[in-house]
Amino acid sequence: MTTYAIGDLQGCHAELVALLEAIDFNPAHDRLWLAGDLVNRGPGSLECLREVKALGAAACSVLGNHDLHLLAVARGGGKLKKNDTLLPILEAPDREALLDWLQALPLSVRHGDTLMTHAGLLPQWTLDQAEALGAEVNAALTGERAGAFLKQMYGNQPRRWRPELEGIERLRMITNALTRMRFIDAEGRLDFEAKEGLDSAPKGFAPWFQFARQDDPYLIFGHWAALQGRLPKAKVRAEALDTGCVWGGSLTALDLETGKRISVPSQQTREKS
Ligand SMILES: Nc1ncnc2c1ncn2[C@@H]1O[C@H](COP(=O)(O)OP(=O)(O)OP(=O)(O)OP(=O)(O)OC[C@H]2O[C@@H](n3cnc4c(N)ncnc43)[C@H](O)[C@@H]2O)[C@@H](O)[C@H]1O
Repeated sequence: MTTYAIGDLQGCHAELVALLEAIDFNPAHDRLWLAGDLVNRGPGSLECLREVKALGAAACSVLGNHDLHLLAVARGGGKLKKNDTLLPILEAPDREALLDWLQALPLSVRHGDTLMTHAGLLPQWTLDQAEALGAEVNAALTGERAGAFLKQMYGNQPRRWRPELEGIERLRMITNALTRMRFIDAEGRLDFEAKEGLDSAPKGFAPWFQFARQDDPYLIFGHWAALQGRLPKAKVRAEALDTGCVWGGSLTALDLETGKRISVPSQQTREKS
């Protein structure tokens, strides 16, 4: 059995099919970890959702910010944005089953000291904390008041984690840290403006993986295409798996046992913004 972790699909279905072929993926024996953002910007978001859902127990995925955006549009009164490619999902006959499945996905997947989240791990959080906090958001998404949570989920406040946070502020902070984080300051304050390469860091901020931790986990994440799979000056053991397929880069699978990476080229012609 081989376990592969794959970065952001963002609707790149043809590339997913090609990658599964390239790694000779067999759902009877092998396992897939998907780092979230299954949907949006690319042309095959509906097909990606159907494909991953159909893999059943052979695949586990975490929620990314674009997946949450889809849920907010479908079930929280959110509005589609200009570059969204989510309409085929919203109009699909199997939309409710796909959305139910998506909404129940966790914000982290863990095996021993290996943790996968969409955006990474705040230096202030242990693995146990990140799992427990992610489970709070999962409970909000699967509970009776999920629609109310999705309506209030958007926003950039609060920017810094405090254990005493409560209610929607707490849930929004956890959601943002696990699905939107890139640059942070020494106190763990999140920046939401910069999303290009490392030279776009705001003054006083650095990538979350350049801050030292007390423990030594192995972190798998996606979200940050401009890293191109690299982690300069990292002070943590981590794997950046969003290799920008939707931006014309590649889709990458990491063999979690050997550390070997296998990539297929993007079939998208999208311009970088
Ligand atoms: N709680 C919450 N509060 C608020 N909003 C929430 C929310 N939860 C969900 N959302 C939602 O999140 C959604 C996404 O927010 P956005 O801000 O639109 O998306 P993002 O994930 O931050 O950026 P993007 O998808 O462009 O990232 P990527 O790294 O691929 O690309 C980034 C840039 O990198 C560039 N890039 C890609 N490859 C590159 C390369 N090789 N080299 C250099 N640059 C590259 C691209 O040109 C691009 O400009 C929104 O729709 C929002 O509604």
